[in-house]
Amino acid sequence: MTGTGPGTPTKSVTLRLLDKADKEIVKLDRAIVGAVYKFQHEFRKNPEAGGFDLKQLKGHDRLWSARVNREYRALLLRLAGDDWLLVSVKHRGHVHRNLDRLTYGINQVTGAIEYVDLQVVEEGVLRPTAPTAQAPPAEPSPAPPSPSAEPRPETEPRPETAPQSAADDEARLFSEFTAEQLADLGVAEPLIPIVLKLTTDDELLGLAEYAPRHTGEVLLRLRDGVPYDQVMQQVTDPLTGRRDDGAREPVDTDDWQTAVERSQTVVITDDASLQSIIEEGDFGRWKVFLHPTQEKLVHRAYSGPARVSGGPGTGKTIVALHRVKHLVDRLPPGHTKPVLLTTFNRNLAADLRTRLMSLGGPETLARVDITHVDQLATRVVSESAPGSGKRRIDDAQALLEWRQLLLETGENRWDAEFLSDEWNQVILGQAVASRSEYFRARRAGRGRSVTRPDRAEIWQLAERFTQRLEVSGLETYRQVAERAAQLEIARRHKIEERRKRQEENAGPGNIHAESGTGAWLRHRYRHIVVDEAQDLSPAHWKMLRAMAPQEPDDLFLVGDTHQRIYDNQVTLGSLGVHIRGRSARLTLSYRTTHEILKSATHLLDGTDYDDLDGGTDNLGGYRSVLHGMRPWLRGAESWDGELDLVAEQVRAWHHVARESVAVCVPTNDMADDVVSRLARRGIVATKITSDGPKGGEGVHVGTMYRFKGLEYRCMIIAGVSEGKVPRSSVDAWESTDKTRHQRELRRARSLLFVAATRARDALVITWSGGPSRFLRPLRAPGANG
Ligand SMILES: Nc1ncnc2c1ncn2[C@@H]1O[C@H](COP(=O)(O)OP(=O)(O)OP(=O)(O)O)[C@@H](O)[C@H]1O
Repeated sequence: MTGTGPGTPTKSVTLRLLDKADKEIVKLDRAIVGAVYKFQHEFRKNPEAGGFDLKQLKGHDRLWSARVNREYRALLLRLAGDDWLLVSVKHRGHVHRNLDRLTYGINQVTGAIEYVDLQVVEEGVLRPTAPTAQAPPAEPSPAPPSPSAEPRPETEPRPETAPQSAADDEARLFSEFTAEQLADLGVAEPLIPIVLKLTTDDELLGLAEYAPRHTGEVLLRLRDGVPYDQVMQQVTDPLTGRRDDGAREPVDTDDWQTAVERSQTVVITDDASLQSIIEEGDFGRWKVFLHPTQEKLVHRAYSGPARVSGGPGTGKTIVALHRVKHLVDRLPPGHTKPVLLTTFNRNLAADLRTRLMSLGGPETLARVDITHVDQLATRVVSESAPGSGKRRIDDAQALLEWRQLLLETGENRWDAEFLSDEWNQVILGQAVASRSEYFRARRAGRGRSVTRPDRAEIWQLAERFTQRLEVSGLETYRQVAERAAQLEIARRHKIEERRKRQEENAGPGNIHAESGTGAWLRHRYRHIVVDEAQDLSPAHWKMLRAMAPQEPDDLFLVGDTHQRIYDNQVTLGSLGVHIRGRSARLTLSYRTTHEILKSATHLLDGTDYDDLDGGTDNLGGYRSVLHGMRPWLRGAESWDGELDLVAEQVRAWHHVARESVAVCVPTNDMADDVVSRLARRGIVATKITSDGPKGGEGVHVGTMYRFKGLEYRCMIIAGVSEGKVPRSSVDAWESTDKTRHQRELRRARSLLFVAATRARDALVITWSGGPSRFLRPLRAPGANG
């Protein structure tokens, strides 16, 4: 030991925290949690201080106990000299009893440091944790089909030995796997005998709560009926290195130093990170414990633009935030903001700011420009032409302007939706500036075909439309984005020219290096990180691409095309954003329970989705380790009756903080109805506006669009009736424009999918009259199992 005696500070002491240790700590009494916080602060200063009474546990070469207060002791693994790992905090009466139950080591497959208190796990198995939200007023639902009852694919290995009797076998959840097979998946070895004895899902959930995270993930996946090979491929392989010949990198189970460096389940504690865990519980964990797959994406060096996709709740935003912090930590000192963090709309940008502040503090925030993408475009345009004084309008308002124009001109060959789309996607989308350019413009994927004379008519209407906006002092956000893109592209050209000139002038023997002119001209940002990438338009991408130099780590995008709710289909490659070879996918949901995920995925009903780059994406491997109640589906005779159902359900969730409960509906009027019905029942509710929840108090109520990026413990999606979801007008496209019809249906599905995946613990879906056709797959017998 390097210490010099009580009270004397030792050389740098590292105190780390093992993932899951916090789970035990936060369950202790608040006063003890406070004492742990103080303990770690003091311990880092000097572990040798007399008050800690640091003692090695009998029979354990690395395990030590230290005094937290009179009653409690911290258990610490000594990794090396003054490198300590906090693994548990226990009542002193429980520390020294039955010491054999404490096991620790380096997992021979994953290389992670693992600590298991067999007694805690066994108690967890006997007293499983209950789902956090109360069940909705019960409608009997069929028992979940046992995954093991389903036939398994051929590829799955069969157990080599059949333990126990046939009757026992049937009852045991993992009877078809051998201990070797489980160990090969990286299941913590000391737990395998217990795992092989588990007979109920509740026992399994109890075990998963305290077992090393990877063990829980593997077991729940197997229990879901995922074939062995797939679990190996999706859950274990990403954590193990592979040599060129395909064999696994061997793990040296005695090399603790390497294990510490490799192990993402171990973090260095500082006051801030421990405090965020202690004070925010599970809500604060994301700041401290990244999943190994998340961690890799955050810290990887990319040779160009990179993209992370993944289903809802898989931590894409968390990865984006950590990535921003990682990039900032690597910046040379300065006062500028070379990192841009952007997203689709204002309230999402506000949320990113709050979360980044909480992750990185003011020092990180000081180097990052956080703004939503239309605001950024507006800024660029205003810089180039200050004081234009135009009012900006969105797609919905632009559509109203088109309707008005058609009404005034008496034009009825084209409908407003078609013209608005043509203007957005083709004319603005391809920066078409003249009639002749429009004659040559590509219209692939636009569905309805148009002849040359049609194009002449449309162009004329488009010109009248722009004049109309001009005269009314209006400008659409799409126009602004397109103009901003052109301005930024022009700026990039100037930067490139200047650089070329400088290089020529700086040639050997040339002393006339350029000075002064245009020295102000630089790329706006060095790094750009984009959240909700699926909803950005081609113009946004062109603008962003031009804003950063084409260098390593320039663009980092996260998004999920299954959640696209604005009509912005893009092929990034064609816009100069080349992500090929730098794409990754997250598959583990931290937000939603397995049961809700399954239903939400059914809502998409096998529809195809793109990968932002001309290929396809899917939710293969998308999973959750959280379990809870199945979503509850319920119909009423009328909207009035449905409002009663909603109020009843909200009341039944009285034990959940009101702000953690939300009601989502298809239209604004319906949102108003819900707010007033809840008010009549004495329940405070607040509407979510474009700036987020107004006032923030009470149950949050809003239209589906407003729920993007949010999350709640309990959610009701009301009004999921045929005619409302999708809107009945959508089917009008079926006969006139099939492509458009498909697009609209896909968008409506995505909207419902986004809403359903905001729920963390409980989801209720209601309708009146007939249920939406999108609910069909959920209502099929056994669909939610
Ligand atoms: N490593 C982690 N540890 C603990 N919690 C996590 C972790 N990663 C994500 N979470 C939690 O999961 C939830 C979802 O994360 P996040 O919002 O980043 O997901 P997302 O993929 O961006 O979701 P969506 O696409 O639905 O907006 C959040 O509550 C977040 O705190």
